[in-house]
Amino acid sequence: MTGHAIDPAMLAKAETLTEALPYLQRYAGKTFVVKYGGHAMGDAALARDFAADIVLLKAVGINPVVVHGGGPQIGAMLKRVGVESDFIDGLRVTTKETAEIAEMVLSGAINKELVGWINAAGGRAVGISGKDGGFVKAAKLRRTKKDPDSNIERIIDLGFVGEPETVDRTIIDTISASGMIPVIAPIGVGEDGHTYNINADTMAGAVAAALGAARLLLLTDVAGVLDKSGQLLTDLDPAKIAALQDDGTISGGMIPKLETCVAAVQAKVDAAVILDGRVPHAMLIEMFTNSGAGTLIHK
Ligand SMILES: Nc1ncnc2c1ncn2[C@@H]1O[C@H](COP(=O)(O)OP(=O)(O)O)[C@@H](O)[C@H]1O
Ligand SMILES: CC(=O)N[C@@H](CCC(=O)OP(=O)(O)O)C(=O)O
Repeated sequence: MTGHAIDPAMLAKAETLTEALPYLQRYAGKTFVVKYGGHAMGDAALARDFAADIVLLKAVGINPVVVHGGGPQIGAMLKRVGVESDFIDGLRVTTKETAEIAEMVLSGAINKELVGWINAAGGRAVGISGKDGGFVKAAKLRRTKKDPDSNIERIIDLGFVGEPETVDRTIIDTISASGMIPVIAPIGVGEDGHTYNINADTMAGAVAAALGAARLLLLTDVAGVLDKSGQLLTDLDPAKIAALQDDGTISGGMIPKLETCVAAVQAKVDAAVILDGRVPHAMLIEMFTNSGAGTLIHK
């Protein structure tokens, strides 16, 4: 007896699904915190793919929690209203006025746009910031930096830049348990009543730690962490990351990103991955195929 001729393209599709099976089984019921960076958000087709991937995760029994950035979009709005802003080691120096604009762009425009994309893809997204239900209590970020000439640690004042001090998971659990997808803007409120601008990677790491997430996925605009010659580093641990920081291989936005990954894996998060958000369906390739993508960070 001879078998039917099978279209190789159809067979490849079926093989992709069977390749995904062990991953689907491993991840069912687990929480994945996905940070969608402002740079990766620029392209509408990519945003649509991202939203569809998030809905797919929810549909196969994974619990996705989205945290978004919006640095370039805040920058564009500040420019429009004629407000200057600087970055120190990847963090925006934030005056009271900058914090107001950051909140407007993050909690208003971007959060609702992403909620809209996910809902259009068939999901039910609920947009919140750290202020909703008071779920993120922020504190002013205390940062010091060694002066290379004198070797003295100096205090860096970033203004209203916050770090999550406590994350109450109740509101996230309530949204997730009712079949909806939380979409979180990185804004928090302090005991002092001030609004704090929180780096989105830092926020995602704090949320992932509070939830004991299986994975923290950070989607950005590079292939992953690159070495000095531009080659992708596929596997890092805290010791290797400290060395990359000391020899200046990582700079700018990659600094808070990797600090977040280290803090997350040292908390209860199994692993963190830095992924190229410019690649369509990067998340699915990383999670459900044998190839993986980007840089994996583990303990
Ligand atoms: N070693 C490195 N490997 C990759 N990217 C790096 C490295 N060092 C610095 N970067 C910078 O970090 C950027 C990613 O951080 P960021 O701009 O904050 O992205 P996002 O908006 O996605 O959070 C890259 O575009 C790159 O310019
Ligand atoms: C303190 C700080 O730097 N906050 C960030 C918040 C947005 C962000 O982190 O967005 P991306 O992930 O797109 O970079 C900012 O003001 O740009």
